[in-house]
Amino acid sequence: MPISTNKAFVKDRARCLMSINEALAVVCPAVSVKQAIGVYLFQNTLTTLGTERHQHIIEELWNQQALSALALTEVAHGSDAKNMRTTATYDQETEEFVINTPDFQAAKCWVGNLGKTCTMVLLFAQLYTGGQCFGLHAFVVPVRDPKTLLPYPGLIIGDIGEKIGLNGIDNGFVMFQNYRIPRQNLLNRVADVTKDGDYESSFTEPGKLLGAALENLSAGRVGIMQEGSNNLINAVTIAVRYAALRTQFGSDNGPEVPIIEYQLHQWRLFPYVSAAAVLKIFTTSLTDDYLNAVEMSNTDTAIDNLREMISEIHAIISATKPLITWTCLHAIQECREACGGHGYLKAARFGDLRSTVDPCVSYEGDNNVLLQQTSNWLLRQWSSVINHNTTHSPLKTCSFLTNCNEILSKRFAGSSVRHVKTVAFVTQTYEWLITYLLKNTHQKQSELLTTQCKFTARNNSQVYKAAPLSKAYGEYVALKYYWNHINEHVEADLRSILGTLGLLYGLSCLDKHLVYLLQGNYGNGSLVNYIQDAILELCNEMKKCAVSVTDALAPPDFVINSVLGKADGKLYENLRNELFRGDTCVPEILASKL
Ligand SMILES: Cc1cc2nc3c(=O)[nH]c(=O)nc-3n(C[C@H](O)[C@H](O)[C@H](O)COP(=O)(O)OP(=O)(O)OC[C@H]3O[C@@H](n4cnc5c(N)ncnc54)[C@H](O)[C@@H]3O)c2cc1C
Repeated sequence: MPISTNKAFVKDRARCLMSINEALAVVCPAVSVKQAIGVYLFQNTLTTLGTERHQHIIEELWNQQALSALALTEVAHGSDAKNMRTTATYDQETEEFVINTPDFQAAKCWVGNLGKTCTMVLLFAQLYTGGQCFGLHAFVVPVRDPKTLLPYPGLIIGDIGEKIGLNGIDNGFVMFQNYRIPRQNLLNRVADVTKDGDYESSFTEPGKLLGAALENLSAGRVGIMQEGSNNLINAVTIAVRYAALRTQFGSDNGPEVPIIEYQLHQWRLFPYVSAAAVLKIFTTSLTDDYLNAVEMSNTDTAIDNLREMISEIHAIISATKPLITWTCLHAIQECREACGGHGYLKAARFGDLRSTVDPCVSYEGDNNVLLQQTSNWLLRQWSSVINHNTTHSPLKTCSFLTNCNEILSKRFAGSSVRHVKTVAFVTQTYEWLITYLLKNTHQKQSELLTTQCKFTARNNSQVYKAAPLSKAYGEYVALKYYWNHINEHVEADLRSILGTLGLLYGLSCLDKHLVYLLQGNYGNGSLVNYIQDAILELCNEMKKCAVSVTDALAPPDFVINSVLGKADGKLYENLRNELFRGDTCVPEILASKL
């Protein structure tokens, strides 16, 4: 296992750890989460926010002498990290930080691994020195004796109890009472406190420091996106295999029809199959860009646009972590229903998948809150376009905005379904939609700002404006990466089916935004008809290859682990074996009465 902290290996190490975590997550999610927060996240944070004086802890983690946890959330504050109330006050006499939890509402909670097992936590607390508060900072805090796993005096630690799922993780809470740690336990790469209690930071604004600290969570979000796209593949594989084998009804005295033949069933499942292909390829490509940015930020030479690139990647992840986790969660429910009653069997796997994916929409950044970070970034790009006719988009995910006037003047001019079944149509329509929603969001906020403060104006321009804007941007970016990948890396004979999948995904997503296309006069009722007809045509085209597509995406049976989704096609034989594995004997007491 690579533990080197050499800067040259940052990208390779991160990729290696991500791959291990990704593989583990589809087989045993709780173990993967335990390892991710117990080792990887901590190591990542120590490498990026800590300095040489913290590197020995990484050795301890890899030598299994320590297990860590990340303690950010408090009972009364989660998304609103700035208002967290745990304090770390510098004591110049002893050269220590004294940690305190003012009351129960400030107890750190939901902390994975803390309930029973971790020996140290990465604690986020408000740093005080010389009577002044310098905002949230990260500290390494030993909490348990590694030999006995008993908590140290000065701590109240507990397990938060049974959860809806992921009970393999011991999520815990902790309260600190004048708990002392050495000054050196502050992660001091960007800010430090000297022996004499002077605060020194390379950031002038405390908000930026918090941003740098929390930016480390991006790795976790990318991990969630990888897990989400894999779980989406698992769900659609089970439902498509089942749909191909399950028959219900038939015309008059004709043979029974496999449910995959029903248009309604195709329309329920195939857009999720296409989402699985698009989002898997997107996540893999984005991970490359993310790791390149991580590597660049770890080199000593100045790199043009690096800060802008990191901001853009943050905006992309803030839109697409919600996109993937919500798509996955909704797909699991649809796939469960698509397998009827048998889908409700535990052995069908949908229950486990659902309870694993469910918290992903809340942790590592609540989805609705993350979307606001994307729209804030897009609004900054809009200001830049208005004032300087430029964008800060090195990855070119919104560089089209510099043509905003031309884009907004465009109207759909097609006259048949054929005209919407093209990559150009989907791309141009998304560019119009994003520009339209961005302009509207900016306008709405400007109007509100005449009577409301910035905070209120932002809050009152989310629904129908900023939130759909971020969602549309996330879908557009995912498709952009997908099509780039197909054009650059895929052999010609595969392009046809991948093209169909991309179009079906794009049009199915646009289907949900039709109201804005009509509202902004981009098209009329005919456009709606063309998009709907195109989706049905593409579903019909996909019918003949849906099983092959899911076979190509699917992991081995032991990973999918579903009685309904085995690759051998022996649905009823497998189901019979599963049912007969249970207690099938008639109890003696009943047998005598039969
Ligand atoms: C299984 C699991 C494991 C976890 N592990 C950890 C861990 O290891 N360490 C850790 O520190 N934390 C952990 N958490 C906590 C997690 O990070 C938080 O739940 C998450 O950050 C959201 O915060 P919250 O629960 O306080 O929700 P809140 O921030 O209170 O949000 C509640 C609701 O209000 C909405 N909302 C909030 N602000 C706004 C706004 N401005 N506008 C509109 N709507 C808004 C949100 O969208 C959300 O729906 C874990 C949580 C779970 C479920």
